Amino acid sequence: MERVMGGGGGGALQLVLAGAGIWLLYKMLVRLRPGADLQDLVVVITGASSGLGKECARVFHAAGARLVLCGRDPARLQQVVQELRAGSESSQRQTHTPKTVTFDLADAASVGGAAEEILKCYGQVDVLINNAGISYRGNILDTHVSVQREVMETNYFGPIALTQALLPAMVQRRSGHIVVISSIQGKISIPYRSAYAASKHATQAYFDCLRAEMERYGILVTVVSPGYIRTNLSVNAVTGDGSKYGVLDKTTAAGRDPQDVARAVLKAVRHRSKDVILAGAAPTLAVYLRTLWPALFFTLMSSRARKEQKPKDE
Ligand SMILES: NC(=O)C1=CN([C@@H]2O[C@H](COP(=O)(O)OP(=O)(O)OC[C@H]3O[C@@H](n4cnc5c(N)ncnc54)[C@H](OP(=O)(O)O)[C@@H]3O)[C@@H](O)[C@H]2O)C=CC1
Ligand SMILES: CCCCCCCCCCCCCCCC(=O)OCC(=O)COP(=O)(O)O
Repeated sequence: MERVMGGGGGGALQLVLAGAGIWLLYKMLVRLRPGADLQDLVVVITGASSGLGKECARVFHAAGARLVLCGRDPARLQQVVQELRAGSESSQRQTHTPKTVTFDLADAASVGGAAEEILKCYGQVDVLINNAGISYRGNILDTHVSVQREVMETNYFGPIALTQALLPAMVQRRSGHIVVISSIQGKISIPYRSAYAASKHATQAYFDCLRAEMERYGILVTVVSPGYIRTNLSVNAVTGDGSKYGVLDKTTAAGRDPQDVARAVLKAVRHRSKDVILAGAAPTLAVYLRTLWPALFFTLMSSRARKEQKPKDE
């Protein structure tokens, strides 16, 4: 009896190993696939005036997409358009001069009109990349609730309002792809980032719901969660009293090259990925630790909070 069971166990192990091998082979083949062609697709990018958004504009433009670039400053958007046009000659693809739409995501009243303007550019949207965002630095005790709202308006309510305004046209065509640039902080919360982490957690939750609801219409949803990227995010971050932080943090300066992250976003679109973490080993492990051993994760975060900063009254 024992031998029979032992034999069964060995068989099960072989089955598991074979399964793992097939899965790994499948993953490798998926990676090798060139993925969907982006030539002539209409790609809308928010926050395209700088950082990751600008690099996304570069890689999607080079891939032949018809771009609609969004931001708050028309002059900075035009500057990006000029840079892309200047670089077009070296492209092996047929490229298109990007169009621009200027609006403030934190201004709820302007988002509907902006969506109409975006749709008028090419009559359709194939890919919406919700990239624009701001970060925050501060402890909760010294943070005005108005700042919590401001970050939520820009990072959550603005992008979901834009998404919902563009969705009906996608549903009608039974086609479309919504991408959102969240953050590792959409999956774990670290001290002194309450407003930012909350907005990114809300983002993750909303777009996970959207993915499930849109599948029947053939609309794809990709949530991208990067770790630190070398951009002006920390410089542009807002503090507890609403003033600008204005500092390039060491973590940001040592972050990934935004062009590499933009290439990974393009790959995620081509491969129709659902949820992508683009971070190093420690943040990625931290995401799993938060779920598998929350008590340890919370202890680590409390110790980090004590080391990093103290509220004003201590
Ligand atoms: N840098 C990092 O370490 C990481 C960044 N991310 C995410 O990447 C995304 C891009 O940020 P990143 O490039 O790093 O930072 P940047 O500060 O360089 O870029 C932010 C962009 O968002 C736009 N933006 C900000 N507020 C608004 C608003 N109210 N309305 C419209 N547009 C707005 C800005 O445009 P303008 O000011 O011209 O209007 C700018 O183009 C963000 O969602 C961020 O959370 C995620 C993980 C790590
Ligand atoms: C068993 C081993 C477990 C190892 C886990 C150790 C825990 C390490 C904690 C790591 C925390 C990583 C935080 C990463 C934060 C991040 O990458 O955020 C990306 C951003 O959005 C950056 O925005 P910010 O404004 O904060 O610069």
